[in-house]
Amino acid sequence: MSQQQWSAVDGYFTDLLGADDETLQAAQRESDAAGLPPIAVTAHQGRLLHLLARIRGARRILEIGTLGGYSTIHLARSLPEDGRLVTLEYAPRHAEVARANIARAGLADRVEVRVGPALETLPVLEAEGGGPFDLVFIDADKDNYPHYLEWSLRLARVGAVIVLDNVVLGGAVLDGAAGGARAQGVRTTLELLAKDPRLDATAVQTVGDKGWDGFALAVITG
Ligand SMILES: C[S@@+](CC[C@H](N)C(=O)[O-])C[C@H]1O[C@@H](n2cnc3c(N)ncnc32)[C@H](O)[C@@H]1O
Ligand SMILES: [Mg+2]
Repeated sequence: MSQQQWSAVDGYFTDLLGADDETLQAAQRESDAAGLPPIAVTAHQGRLLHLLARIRGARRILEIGTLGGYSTIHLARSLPEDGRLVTLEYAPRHAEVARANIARAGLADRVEVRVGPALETLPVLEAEGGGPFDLVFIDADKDNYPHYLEWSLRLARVGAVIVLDNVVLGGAVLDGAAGGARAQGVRTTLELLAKDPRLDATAVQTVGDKGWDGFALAVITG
């Protein structure tokens, strides 16, 4: 299969199943116009996150890595009116674009964008009693994924779902140390998922508009 075919099938699914809409497309357009990198989840991956949150009945969601808020909108749309999503973003400019997109999507009342390195904002969130979360979506700097997994275990409840994006990295996950810090961060995280008795996990490869990648999915069992 070629990239062209993967994208064509994604397009077919989008047309048929309506994975995104004008609001989500506008969020993507505004992010592009602001010069943000094109590294958001695809429409179908966003829809998958939305469905996972709905299946879980999530009332509190934590996202690490906001960018322009595209995945945030997919996730926040799953929340009940009194639900809450906290999303952590390092870059002030990204957070500014995300806040505008989230407000345009009518979700500002239930979404909070926190600016700063996540390893600094996560302890603050804990100190404030920000959890427990029902779903955590990890999609920021890959070298810190092992820390983000540990923080997820601290802040999420038993039964919570953890989704980690980009665990294939175009195959670089197989390269070990040669794959660089990002691949190494993902490998360490996958090893933690495998050996932690509190977690039941799997990883799934994906192809589509964003090429060859994949996500890991875990549930906290105890
Ligand atoms: C892949 S993008 C997130 C995409 C978004 N989840 C989506 O699918 O629409 C990763 C984001 O994480 C942010 N980031 C990188 N390092 C970070 C850190 N240490 N703390 C918080 N955010 C970070 C980047 O600035 C970037 O906006
Ligand atoms: Mg990603």
